[in-house]
This record gives sequence, structure tokens and C-alpha cells, in this order.
Amino acid sequence: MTQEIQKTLRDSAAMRWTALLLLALAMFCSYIFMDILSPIKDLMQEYRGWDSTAFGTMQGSEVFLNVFVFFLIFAGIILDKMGVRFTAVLSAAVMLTGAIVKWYAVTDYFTGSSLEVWFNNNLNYIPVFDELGVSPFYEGMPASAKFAACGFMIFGCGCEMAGITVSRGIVKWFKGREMALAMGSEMALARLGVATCMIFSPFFAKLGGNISVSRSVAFGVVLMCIALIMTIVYFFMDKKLDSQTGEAEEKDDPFKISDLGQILTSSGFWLVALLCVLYYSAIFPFQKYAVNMLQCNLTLVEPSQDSFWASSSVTIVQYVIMLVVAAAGFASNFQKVKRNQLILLAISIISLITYCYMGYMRQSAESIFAVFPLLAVLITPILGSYVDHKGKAASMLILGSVLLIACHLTFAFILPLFKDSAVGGIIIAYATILVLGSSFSLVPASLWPSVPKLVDAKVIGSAYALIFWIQNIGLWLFPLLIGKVLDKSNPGVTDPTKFDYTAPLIMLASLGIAALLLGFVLKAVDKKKGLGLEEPNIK
Ligand SMILES: NCCCC[C@H](N)C(=O)NCC(=O)O
Repeated sequence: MTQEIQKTLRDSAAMRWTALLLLALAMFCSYIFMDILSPIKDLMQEYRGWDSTAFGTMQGSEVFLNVFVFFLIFAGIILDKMGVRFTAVLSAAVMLTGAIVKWYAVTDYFTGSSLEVWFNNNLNYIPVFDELGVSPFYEGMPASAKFAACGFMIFGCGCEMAGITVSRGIVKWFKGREMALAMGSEMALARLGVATCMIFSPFFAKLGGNISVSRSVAFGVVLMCIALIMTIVYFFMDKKLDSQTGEAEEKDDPFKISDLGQILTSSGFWLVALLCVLYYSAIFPFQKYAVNMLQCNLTLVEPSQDSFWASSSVTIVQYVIMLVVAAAGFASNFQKVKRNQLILLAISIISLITYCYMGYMRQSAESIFAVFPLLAVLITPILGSYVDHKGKAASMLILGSVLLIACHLTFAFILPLFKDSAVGGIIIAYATILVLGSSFSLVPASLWPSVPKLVDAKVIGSAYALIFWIQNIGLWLFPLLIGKVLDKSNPGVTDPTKFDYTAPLIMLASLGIAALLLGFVLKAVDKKKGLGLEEPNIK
């Protein structure tokens, strides 16, 4: 007798990967918007009068509500109560709303408007936060930066909500299947989003020869509309899946206040959470200043562009090469046949060298820095697989921290020595950025899979929410601190490409040193308590 097996959407590889693609593309768009102003810090100073403190305050505001109004916890509760599809659409809608506000704040329509006058005279501080000394604004902050910060706060709520929703969505569609691969692929696409942002944000700001910073943000707004469409399509797929399985959405791992006690008494959890905030505070906030740091430390002579189309086509060719690097490198991870794997890796490496050469020819800081997330796309899945099969997560966290310290110190002390050597400076910049990229692969690949080894399986959702909250404190504080330190250590510097970045870079290297020390403590605790961090995930 033949038994008919009921197939659901998630039993079809094509369908579940389509579901992942929809969610991952939404995250790709959100990671582009997250850093949309980062590569044009100099233009924000020139065209909107944002000094480094205003820029840093605005950048840090993204996670302000998550940290101080505990929005991340509410997001977890909404996700538990309303399920993945509703929360996915809601988070995209929230991100789009915030993106539109931020766009309006940097347009010419805002300049001279009554809203600008109001923002100039108000919101110098918000009493309840000011008492705590954490107001998101300050006396004299430009109105456009204040209003952009309001938009970015709204965006940030949607962005972190999307982060936890997408992880839950992946579990829903991939549990018992290629889950690690799906999560790695989603993160790789997010990294490609950062690289895309580094290239296209300045491209749109300078499009056609006349500078418009709002054009870059408008590009981000269009992408957030696409992200919303992606989540709406996902909504219907997810609904269909539930109607097939006949089950309401899986609601495992809801956030519960009572879980907190169990998590907070784990010394391993604290060590990993602190390491997370220290490490990510030296990466994401740095990403917001990195292009400007390169502009200040390299002598870049932009080649004269014959025409708008000539320069645009160079950008597009360079981006296509970047996509080849990412696609070939990523695909090589999943080849079973060694020869195919080597061919794809060779294609990827040759394309990477071509990309770097074009970056040198173009003399553009943004295209030099864009290789940073690119390397993470290539090697995060390899390292993830290494942790799965060989372990050594604690050692990888230590190595990642050592590389982070070395890179920030190189940017601080070695790169400036090559300011007059066009070739030497760019080679050192590329080499350091590539090493930093490998550090940024080592740490996420070993940190996130370590959490389940430290807390009970039934509180894992709450543990991740708590780590994100602790991490967000650093992501709020450090963009702001870098801006303040930059202004304080460069009195009277008005040219936005002439800052001395030594002091902020030393501060970031210190975060790396603290992370390194915690890494050693974690390794010792792991050995003493047998947490299993050095053990493989798959035995
Ligand atoms: N919106 C600020 C950055 C989000 C970071 C997010 N909480 C996170 O940790 N993602 C993991 C990663 O490695 O990107």
C-alpha cells in the first residue's frame, strides 16, 4: 500500500530557500540603510554642518530606544504574541517610517522649515533622560541632526526587531534541516549590504556632479520600500505554511522576566555578553567613521572623471566584481568536490585582487573600505563549519580580539606614516582592512554559537535578547564617544578630511584589549567548569 505523504512548503528546498531569500533581502536592505550616512561623514559636515559630535550622536541614536526604553524586550514580546510574519511586516514598516523621517531631515525641504526652527529651539535635552545623563540630543546640536536622530531611533527599533524576527523565521523554516547554513547565508548577505552601502551611498550623493546628501538617504528609503514588499510576500508564504501544517505559529522560547535570574547567574553568559559588547563596540561604531578615517590618513588623488557616465560605469563594474568575489567565495563553501571548490576560490581571489586594484586606481576611500565586509562574506561560513566540526570557539574569540587590537593600532600609528606614499598607504590600508575583516569573521562565527552552551535550551531566546540589549549599550555609546573624542582631539580643524584619528583609534584598541583579557578569562572558566566552548558542536 502506498502511503501519501503530506508535503508542506518547507519540505520543498526551493520554497524554504525562497522564504529565506525574502527575509535575508529585507535584512540586506536594512544593513544598507543602517550605514547610509557613514561613508559621507565629510559631506554631512560640509553640507549640513554636522561636526563629529553631531554625527556620532546621530549615529548612536539608532539603538537609543532599544537601550533606554527597553524596546528590544517589547519587540521580543510582540514576536512571541504575534508571530514571525506579522512582526516581519511590522518591523519593515517601522524601519521605513524611520527611514522617511531621516530622509526628510537631510533634505533641502527641511532647511528653513518651521520644523527646523522648532528643533533648533527645542529638544536640547529630554528631562527624564537628561537626569540620567543620557539625553540623545545636546545644546547646539543642528536641527537636521536632531530630527535625523529621531528618524534613526524609529528605524533602529524596527531593525533590531527584524533581527530577532528573521532568526526566529529561519528556525521555523529550517529546524532539522540546513539551519546553520541558512543563518550563515543570511548574515553573509547582511555583510554584503554594508559593502553595497559603502560604494553606493557616496555614488548617489555625488551623482551627476552636484552634491546631494539626501539623495543617498532617498536610495536607502527606496530599499526600505523593497524590504517591506519582501516581508509582505513572506507573510503570504508563511501563512500558507501554517495552513498546510495546521499549526499556529511555533511560539517556542518566549521572553520571560523569570528567565533572567537563570541567565544572569551564569558566569559564562556574563563573560560572553561582555566580550560581545566590547568587541562589537570596536567594530560597528568604527564602521561609521572608517571611510572618513581613510580619507584623513591617505593622500588620495581622485583621477579626473571625463564624464558622469564614465565614472558611473567604473562604479558599476567595481560592484559587479564585488558580487563575483562574494558569490564565488560563498559558493565554494558548499562544494563537495575539492576541484570545484578550488576553482571557485581562485575566481573569488582573482576578482578580489582586481577589485582592490580598481580601488587603488579610483583612489576612493569608500571603495577601499568596502572590502572589509566582503572578506567576512567569504570566510564566515568556513569558520562556522570549523567551529561546528573542530570547536576552539574560545581560542577563536581570543585570536579575533588580537587581530582587532593589531588593526586599530596599525590604523592609529602605522598608516599615518605612509601618508605621503600613495601606493604604500593604500597597500597597508587594504592589508589591515582584510585582517580586520577576518577578525570580524572569527568572532561572530564563534561567539553566537557559544551561547547555547552557556544557558539552558529553554531560556536561549531570552539569553539572545539580553545579549543584544547589552551589545546595544555599546552601539549607542561608542559612535557618540568617537565623535566627541575626535572633536576634542582636533580643536580648530574645519576640513573634514584632515582629522587626526589617533585618539579614537586608541580608544577602540583598548576595547579590543579588554575583550582579549575577557577571552583569556573565558577560556580559563571554560576549562575549569567544562562549559564545552572548545568542543565541536557536531560530535
Ligand atoms: N543595528 C545595529 C547593528 C545590529 C547588530 C545586531 N544586533 C547583531 O549583533 N548582529 C549580528 C552581526 O554580527 O551582525
